[in-house]
Amino acid sequence: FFALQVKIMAQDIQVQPTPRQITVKGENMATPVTFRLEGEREANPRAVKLLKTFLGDRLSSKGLPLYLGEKGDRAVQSRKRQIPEQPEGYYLEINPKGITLAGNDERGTYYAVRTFMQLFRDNHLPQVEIRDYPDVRFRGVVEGFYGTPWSHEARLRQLRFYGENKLNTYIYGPKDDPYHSSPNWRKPYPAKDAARIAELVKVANENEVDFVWAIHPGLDIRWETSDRDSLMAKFEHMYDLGVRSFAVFFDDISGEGAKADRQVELLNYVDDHFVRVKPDVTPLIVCPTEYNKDWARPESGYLATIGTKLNPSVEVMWTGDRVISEITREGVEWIREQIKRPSYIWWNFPVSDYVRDHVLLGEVYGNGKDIAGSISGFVANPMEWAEASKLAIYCVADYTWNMQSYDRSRSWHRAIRAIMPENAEAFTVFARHNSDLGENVHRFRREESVEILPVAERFMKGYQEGRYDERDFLALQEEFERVAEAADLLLVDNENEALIEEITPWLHQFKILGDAGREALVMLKAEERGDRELFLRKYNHVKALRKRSYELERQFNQNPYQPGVKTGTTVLQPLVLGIFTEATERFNRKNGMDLPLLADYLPCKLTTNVPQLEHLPLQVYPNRVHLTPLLEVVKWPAGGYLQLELDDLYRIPGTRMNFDVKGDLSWGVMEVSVDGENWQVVTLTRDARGRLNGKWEDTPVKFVRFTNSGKDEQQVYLREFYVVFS
Ligand SMILES: CNC(=O)C[C@@H]1[C@H](O)[C@H](O)[C@@H](CO)N1CCCc1ccc(F)cc1
Repeated sequence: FFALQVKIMAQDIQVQPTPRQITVKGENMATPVTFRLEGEREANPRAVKLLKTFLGDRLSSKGLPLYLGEKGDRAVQSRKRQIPEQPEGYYLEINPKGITLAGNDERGTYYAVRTFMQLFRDNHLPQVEIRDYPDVRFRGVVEGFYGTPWSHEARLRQLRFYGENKLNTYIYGPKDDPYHSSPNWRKPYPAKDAARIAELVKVANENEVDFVWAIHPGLDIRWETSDRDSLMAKFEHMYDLGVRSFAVFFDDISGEGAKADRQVELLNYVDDHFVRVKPDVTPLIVCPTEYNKDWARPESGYLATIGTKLNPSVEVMWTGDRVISEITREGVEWIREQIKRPSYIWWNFPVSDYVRDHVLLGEVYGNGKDIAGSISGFVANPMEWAEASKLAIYCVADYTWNMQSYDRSRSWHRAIRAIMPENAEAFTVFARHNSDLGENVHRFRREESVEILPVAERFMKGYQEGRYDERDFLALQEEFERVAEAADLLLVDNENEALIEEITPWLHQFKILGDAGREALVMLKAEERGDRELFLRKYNHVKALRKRSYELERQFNQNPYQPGVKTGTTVLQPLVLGIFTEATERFNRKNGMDLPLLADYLPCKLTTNVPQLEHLPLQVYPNRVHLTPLLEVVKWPAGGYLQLELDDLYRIPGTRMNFDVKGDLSWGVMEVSVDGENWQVVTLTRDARGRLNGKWEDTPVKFVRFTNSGKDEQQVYLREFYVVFS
């Protein structure tokens, strides 16, 4: 019985991330009023500071002894053999005779304090022994996305969050910071930015987080000593600001900068003459140009060069089998062979810079629990929404510390309670329906609205067949009510104002979705009862809600890639549209009416023989169709074409393409057609920014296409491509 009781008690001990081994040694004990701290002179000063701040006036020379220190320190000498020898491991013991918080190294001691703080209760302490250490050596976040870099305040909040959750790495590498990438990677930061970086380093140290500063020189680096010296000088500048961890990113580049042997020569030079000569700099990290298996070209010998020629101490990053992918045992073992070392995972989730109208608040799942042996690090690339990214980051902290015990749902629920303790219920409703990405160029998808999906499917099927279960109807009604409530509760929540500020556009959209869902269900019942007046009232209300939703789309989160605000796109939005459409069609038939259905705006079909453009989502507006820009180099083969087919004949007052190509564009031809057979060439003019503008004022057309009529493959950046019609 005692063993069972011990087991039960061990489970209800809540420590984040989940410790490796907890042994309950007896009944809970009354929390001592005061503690006598032993070992503060030798122990990790950050751990001492954290503990003393936490205990405050409960410290006294007469209290229960609390022994703090690292393996070898006098204060924890008696427990030396109990301390795990893994990096960042710690031993924690609480019993009526005293408390021991002993780290295998300085960070381990700090983590022992963090765990102690979570065990601490005002009226009791558990009698436990904990032995704990992390599965993955380097754990954390790489701020490596395209789009608005995080603010300074957001970064400070992130670093404290990492300290609380035992994450030890933050890599600074925002793609759109001009001093991280081109054109100013060679230049020192202006004074104000430099001071901010210095402050981030200080706060990172306090939270036992390595602040890694990354440089992205590949877009315009020249393989000469002048640029090598520029890079060394910049690293020296960052070192003077307190940075002790460095990275070089060679991702998303082509041409000269992408050459493996040149990259390796530079990296080894930096490793030999900077990283390894300075006493306190951690191993260099590189993000290779071939950073995923999909792009690895064995014939290029790129990865082989990295594997055989790059100093073994340099960490090599990897996003998995694809740009955006789940990390598997097979995948990490494959890359380990290629680069002759464990890979340092750069996990492209919850990054949303290729689906910017979505927020990704779902569970963290799909990564193997058996990969720890083949990786040296695991950092998540987050959304530009820093606070909203904490949901996934919290789960990554859980997963990377203790993979075997990771439980995706338990972790996600704890993350929500950690981030929104007061409105956890409302935030859970919101997060459940804002987790999938929708159609996207990487074809990476996530589950969404999992609980309500079977009810929605069963109900719609029943409704269409003329017989649905009233309990399903009521369950959907309840769900839409919860959606509307959650939106309003969160809009006025003030426990995490930075988070609410980030997601407010999505909360407004969510409220509209909840209201539209409830009203569509009322329409359904009104149509069944033949209540014309009520039906028409609700029809108009839903139409108004859809229009408001569309206006929100045009007002918030405008960016050149995926402008707008999408919510519940995978289950709830289609459900509302389905109910509305079916009820309106029945109403039209019974009453000889022709109320328009809310079909989405002009459908436009894209066909292409350019592989990278095949699944390109379109942004369709009432009078324009945009191609989703691509952040990467597009290889446009000779004869490669891209064709748009409109749903009717339209005049084309304007088309614009921006391929970011400095050279000549004579290979490109724009044509229009009425029938897809006979084509007329559109004259293209180039404006000052190198963008191609075409206009076709003549007869209305149905097809527009752009072809590489040259004889060579062209490498372009699809920055902008849209067609205006009227
Ligand atoms: C490890 N480095 C990267 O992951 C680079 C980039 C940025 O970090 C970005 O945040 C992320 C996801 O969009 N990556 C995809 C880059 C674009 C891209 C899109 C389509 C492609 F086919 C190729 C690249």
